Amino acid sequence: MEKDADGFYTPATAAPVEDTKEAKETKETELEKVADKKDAPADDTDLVQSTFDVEVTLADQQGDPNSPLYSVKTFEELGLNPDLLKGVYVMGFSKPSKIQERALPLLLADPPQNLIGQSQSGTGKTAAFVLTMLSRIDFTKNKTQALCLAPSRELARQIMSVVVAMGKFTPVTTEYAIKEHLPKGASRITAHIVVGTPGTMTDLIRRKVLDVSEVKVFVLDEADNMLDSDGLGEQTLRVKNMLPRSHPVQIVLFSATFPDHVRSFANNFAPKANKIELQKNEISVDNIRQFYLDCRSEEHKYEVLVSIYTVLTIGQSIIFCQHRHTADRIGQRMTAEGHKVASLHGAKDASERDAIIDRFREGREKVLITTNVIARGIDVMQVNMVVNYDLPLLNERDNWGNKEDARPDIETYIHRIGRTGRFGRKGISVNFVHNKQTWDQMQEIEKATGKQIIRVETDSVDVMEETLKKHLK
Ligand SMILES: Nc1ncnc2c1ncn2[C@@H]1O[C@H](COP(=O)(O)OP(=O)(O)OP(=O)(O)O)[C@@H](O)[C@H]1O
Repeated sequence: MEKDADGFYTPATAAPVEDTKEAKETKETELEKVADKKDAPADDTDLVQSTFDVEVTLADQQGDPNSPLYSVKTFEELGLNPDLLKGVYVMGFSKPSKIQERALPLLLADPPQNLIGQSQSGTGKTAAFVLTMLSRIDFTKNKTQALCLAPSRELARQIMSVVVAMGKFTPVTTEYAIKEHLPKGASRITAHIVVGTPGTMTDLIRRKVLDVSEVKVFVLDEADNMLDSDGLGEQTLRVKNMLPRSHPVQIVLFSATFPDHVRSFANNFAPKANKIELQKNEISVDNIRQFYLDCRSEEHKYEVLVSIYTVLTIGQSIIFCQHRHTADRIGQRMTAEGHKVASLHGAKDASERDAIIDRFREGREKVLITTNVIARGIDVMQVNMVVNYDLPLLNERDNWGNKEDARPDIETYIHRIGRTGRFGRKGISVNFVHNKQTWDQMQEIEKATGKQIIRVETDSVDVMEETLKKHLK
């Protein structure tokens, strides 16, 4: 198995499964998390502790038929093999979520069928596709049988940690297809499951390091992004075109969003797929409260951000900027002024990126300043606040190639705010607006998502802090 998977479900410290009592297992897993964090600095204790409280509300939500976490079934009833059931319980999952309950029977049916699945951020899509991959592997063969693509190395590493944790009681072997991971000159991958990003995956298949002749399952996480021609569409299609034609390959697409312009492409990519889709008005979860801070200028945005630093560190927070240089600039400035923050974006070295996101997962960094690189999929339970320092924008260009007044990128907004409020937890998102253009953009986001964005006064730091804090607890 991979050694450098993030390790936040470290198999070595997992408690044995003795019975299936929900309460016991939930507690066991929380204890694992505590055990995993034993080396963390003392100020992390609150973060770990708070997950105990949250589990209580979780049980309530899983019993509410209107919640995306609700299910009438148990994992036993979903047709998983006993080794995978053990993996699921060791992770502390006592009941499936709605998407898991609905998707798993379709995904595990024989003969295999394609699936396009949509469900709000943080509702458990990863487990649905990871269990599918693990269920379809023939462990007697040392051949790659499942591929999974994600838009960033951070997300690929996170998915791998779920594969490793859920497959703990199976002999599964895994390998990454991400930049600067394989030792130079590595000539052959035979791991059952390969998780990575599309460019590196294409490269490994082309160079025949990765033999895909026995691949049976092909998963795209964040599928709308992976298929979008403005995004990673071309590279993803290349991978698909290299898959075997001698036997059917089950294609599984998941995302919280499927905007109209990628829908027909998704249907062609995964022909005759079963579909699980939400109503448009259910697209974001209700447990994330949204706010905006009315700033006077770019400089005022920075001052306001600094003035709410205490709120940013109550739990953990992610601050999204439109550009890498903004993330660097505000990161450096805040650090110089004595605040502890980390910044992460695509221009940093692979090893530095890994180290930063790992520190953030461990709670050693509480404030992460970043770009859209981690807008999707990243799952850090203690993140209770997302700041849109810059609103997400579509990079629209006019016929002459000049940038026009950019329109808001609604899908990215939904994914960004979904970094908080994971699996029913409480979270807040805060948008910074500073002129007519950003105000209009925010109005468009409010209209498109159908959820109110509440104004917070910026004249008084006390009022700002009090308002935000009230919704964090
Ligand atoms: N049945 C379950 N019971 C308890 N916790 C669960 C269950 N399923 C998933 N989780 C937890 O919920 C969190 C969110 O799950 P996951 O990351 O799969 O969400 P997602 O739907 O893929 O979100 P996104 O759209 O942001 O990628 C994870 O921490 C995961 O461990």
